[in-house]
Amino acid sequence: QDTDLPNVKILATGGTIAGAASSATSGSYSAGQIGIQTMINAVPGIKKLADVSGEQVANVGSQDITVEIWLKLANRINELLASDDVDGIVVTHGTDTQEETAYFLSLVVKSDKPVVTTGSMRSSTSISAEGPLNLYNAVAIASNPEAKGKGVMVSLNDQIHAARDVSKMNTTNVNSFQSPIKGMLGGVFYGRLGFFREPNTKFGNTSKFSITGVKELPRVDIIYAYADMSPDLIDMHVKAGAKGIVIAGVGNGNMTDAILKAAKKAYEDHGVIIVRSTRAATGWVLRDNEFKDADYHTIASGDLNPAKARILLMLALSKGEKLNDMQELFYTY
Ligand SMILES: NC(=O)C[C@H](N)C(=O)O
Repeated sequence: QDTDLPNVKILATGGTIAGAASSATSGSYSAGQIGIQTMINAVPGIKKLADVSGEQVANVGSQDITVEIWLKLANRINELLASDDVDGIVVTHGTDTQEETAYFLSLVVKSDKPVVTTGSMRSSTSISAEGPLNLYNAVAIASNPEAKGKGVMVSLNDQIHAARDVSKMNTTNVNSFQSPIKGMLGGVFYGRLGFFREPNTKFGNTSKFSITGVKELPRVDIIYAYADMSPDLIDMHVKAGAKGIVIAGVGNGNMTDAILKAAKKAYEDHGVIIVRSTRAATGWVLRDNEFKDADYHTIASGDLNPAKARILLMLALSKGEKLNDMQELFYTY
């Protein structure tokens, strides 16, 4: 232990960064195979950046991340960051749902110490595996005082992104993570880093959401919109127990007239809140675009993609937020 170095805890959850294959040149592999200590040992120089230690929270492909794992992870981070002995946190995570976990954490972690999620697109046994450098950079960010107060960050491929803004934009490229609307927060190059802008939504200590005592979250489903979609889809989700529904709408959060009418009915008859997001890769969904949202009790997601809008809606419903306050939430969180 080097007491002069910052103290960084690495919480591992699995993903391709912990994945392994029988061949270094095959795209087939299994995610979540190797443990955190093996991952740390594979990063040259990591111990010069910080006093690092690892903890295994889960070991799954991030397609299998659950609300239960989110709560466990967030509670552990809050516990660790409350201690003077921990200066920053790195979370290793699969890339498929990394933006969801990062956004969830950004809303419920009650500290301004740095929290950085990272992962990789190539498994640990792949030729040119990029996981070790991503982990090295993530530890460098988490131990840098400049990274304080930036909310939860996502770092892969030499870039630093704000949890709210980032999306996985490509299925296989190492340059998959991008913040298409607002751009990246900063850059990192072999551990040297700089920030270009501030994050501009609420998170951490200014967030009104907390998971203290929370054991589960209300069910919120996502419905993908398309031409001539079946008008009974909303009903099916309401009957299955959804308390909120996010529509991955066409264009600027649009959907067929029949779905819109079903949405209105779902709120009036069952109190189910409907949020309009978009299936388009990027862009705002604004209120009152091609119709008046108030006429159908719908909420516009702003620049939150469907998966992130679902997380905000789950937390808002869990806190008992009412329809009237929802639009403000979606524009500010
Ligand atoms: N690149 C990856 O990490 C993909 C993997 N399916 C995961 O999300 O765990």
